This record gives sequence, C-alpha cells and structure tokens, in this order.
Amino acid sequence: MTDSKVLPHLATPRGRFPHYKQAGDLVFISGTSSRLPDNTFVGVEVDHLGVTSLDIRAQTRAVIENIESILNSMGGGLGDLVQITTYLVSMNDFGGYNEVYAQYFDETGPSRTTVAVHQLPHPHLLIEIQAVAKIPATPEIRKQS
Ligand SMILES: N/C(=C\C=C\C(=O)O)C(=O)O
Repeated sequence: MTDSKVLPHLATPRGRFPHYKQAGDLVFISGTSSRLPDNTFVGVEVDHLGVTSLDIRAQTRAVIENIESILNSMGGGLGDLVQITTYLVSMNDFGGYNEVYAQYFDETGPSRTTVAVHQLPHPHLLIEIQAVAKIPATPEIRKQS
C-alpha cells in the first residue's frame, strides 16, 4: 500500500496532489518550487517600478531546502534522495543552478536529469525539482504493503 501526505508547514499544493507519496521504501516527491507557505517565492524581487528580478541561485537553494523539509518530516534527509529531475525555464540558468546544486550534492548523490521546459506554473518560477528518495517505510506502511 501507499501513503500520501500534504504537509501543513509547507506551501499548499496548487492542485489536488500530495507533497509526496510513499510506496514501500520509495518516496516520490511532487514537483517542488521556491514557493513559501504564504505563496510568495524566494528569489523574486519586484522594485518600486514593478521591475522583476529573478535569482536562479536563491530559487535553487529554496527548492532544495523545501525538498529537505519534506524529507525531514518523514525522518529522512537529502542523503536519502536517489533521483532528481530538474525543470529549468531557461538553460541560461544552468550555471547558477549547477553551482548551488554542488553545495548540496556530489557524484555520490542522486542520479540527475535536467531539462528546459517552456513554462512552469507561475511566471516568477525559474526552477522546479521532482525527486525520488529511498527511506525505510514506517511499520504501518510496511504492514499494508
Ligand atoms: N508540482 C506542481 C506544481 C508545483 C508548484 C509549486 O510548488 O509552486 C504541479 O502542478 O504538478
């Protein structure tokens, strides 16, 4: 069996899906952005003239930390990730993204695929990451499996 959760301390999903679904020892984390619980975004600044600046480094850090928070909620951490898929709106951001990524992971970390997509679900988003982790299922989930 499986266990799905929407976590109250994180930004509410913008659709009818959970933050993660656990299936046995595997945890599938939904596409996660830099969105905060108040629905503002890390890595977005709008000046007094309405000019918007988007920061791929700040967004990448916030996405990874949001994923870490999801993993922490089930007793895991970034070290439990086995696979990452990253969606960038522009490959011009690849360098900044890669720089911050390397502060969290190295070649012993999760396998990774990075692609560019036409759009993400908000015009301020430069990056979204979906991930898979391997975390021993709780006895309750194990019993259902
Ligand atoms: N995962 C999805 C959106 C995430 C948006 C966000 O965290 O801000 C989806 O629509 O599938």
